[in-house]
Amino acid sequence: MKIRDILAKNEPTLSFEVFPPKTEDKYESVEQAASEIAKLNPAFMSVTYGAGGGTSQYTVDIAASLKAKGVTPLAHLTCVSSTREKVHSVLDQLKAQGIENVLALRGDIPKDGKVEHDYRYASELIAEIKASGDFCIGAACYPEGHVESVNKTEDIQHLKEKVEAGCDFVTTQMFFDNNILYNYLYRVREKGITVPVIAGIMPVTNVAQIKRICSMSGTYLPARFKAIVDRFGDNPAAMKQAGIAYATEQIIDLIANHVNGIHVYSMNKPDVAAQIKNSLSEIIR
Ligand SMILES: NC(=O)C1=CN([C@@H]2O[C@H](COP(=O)(O)OP(=O)(O)OC[C@H]3O[C@@H](n4cnc5c(N)ncnc54)[C@H](O)[C@@H]3O)[C@@H](O)[C@H]2O)C=CC1
Ligand SMILES: Nc1nc(=O)c2c([nH]1)NC[C@@H]1CN(c3ccc(C(=O)N[C@@H](CCC(=O)O)C(=O)O)cc3)CN21
Repeated sequence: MKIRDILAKNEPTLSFEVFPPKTEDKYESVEQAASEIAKLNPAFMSVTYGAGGGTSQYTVDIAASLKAKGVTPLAHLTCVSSTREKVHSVLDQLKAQGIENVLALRGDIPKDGKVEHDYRYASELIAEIKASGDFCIGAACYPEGHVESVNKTEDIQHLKEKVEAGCDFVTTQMFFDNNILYNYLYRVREKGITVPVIAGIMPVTNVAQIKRICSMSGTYLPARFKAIVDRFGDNPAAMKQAGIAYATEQIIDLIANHVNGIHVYSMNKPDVAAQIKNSLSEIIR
């Protein structure tokens, strides 16, 4: 099923993200985690794309196995480290597996700085996917502005280019203060961007993760969140419980404010996904 058709129902939806293994020996355990999460019957599940594209086969394989389990897959595809030939080979594989949804990303610049030069921005990839078949295309957006962009106004202009290139919906970078999303939505709509915006929520379950997220994206941490980390950061079980509760509260507030699409960065953790799902059993059906 195409995600745009799922979102068009305008009802609250819960979806989860998994990341593929980096090496073959981890494939079974990732597939197992993904199928546990699939049992929660999410609206769809996204599968990230390994930096550099060396593990693109795993993205396609995990997405195909989710589809076989009856869950709508969303396969990520990044272009900064890819040649045009590689992109088309992945698109052909997705088509062959009947995978209809692609999250078109530029992708993180690899640590060694090695990039290909066929694509510079996600908008270029979106236009090409659009011309290559009947895909439903998603893209990323940044409520706090993307780390590399000059300011939020320019970042929203670039989002508009992605929508004009043909993307059907966007998912947000994680955020820990819902007011940031509400302000962003106001600005995005004011610029005439009308596609559904799915809120990306990261249940933070350990301190190492917070550091990584902040260095990845410079995400603002509200005082309320910092207090939790200060108090529970050195108690892994308590930190996990508090992180799940924080994410769940964020989701309830979002739905109360009519943000219907909720995407959880569940990081291959079925127990985290299940706790969130169960706490929302009367809120998201
Ligand atoms: N895997 C995921 O779900 C997510 C991944 N990301 C990561 O965030 C990073 C950015 O990816 P995308 O958002 O797809 O990239 P993008 O191509 O939309 O934007 C990348 C940067 O380039 C700027 N930009 C875009 N078009 C431009 C133009 N024509 N001229 C000048 N600057 C321009 C943007 O403002 C931004 O700072 C990647 O590292 C991506 O993997 C972010 C959110 C979600
Ligand atoms: N810049 C950026 N790149 C992404 O790939 C990305 C985002 N932002 N934001 C939205 C989601 C969240 N993603 C994430 C978030 C955290 C990790 C992370 O902490 N990775 C660890 C491994 C964690 C584990 O094994 O449990 C790492 O060391 O790579 C990875 C992807 C993928 N997406």
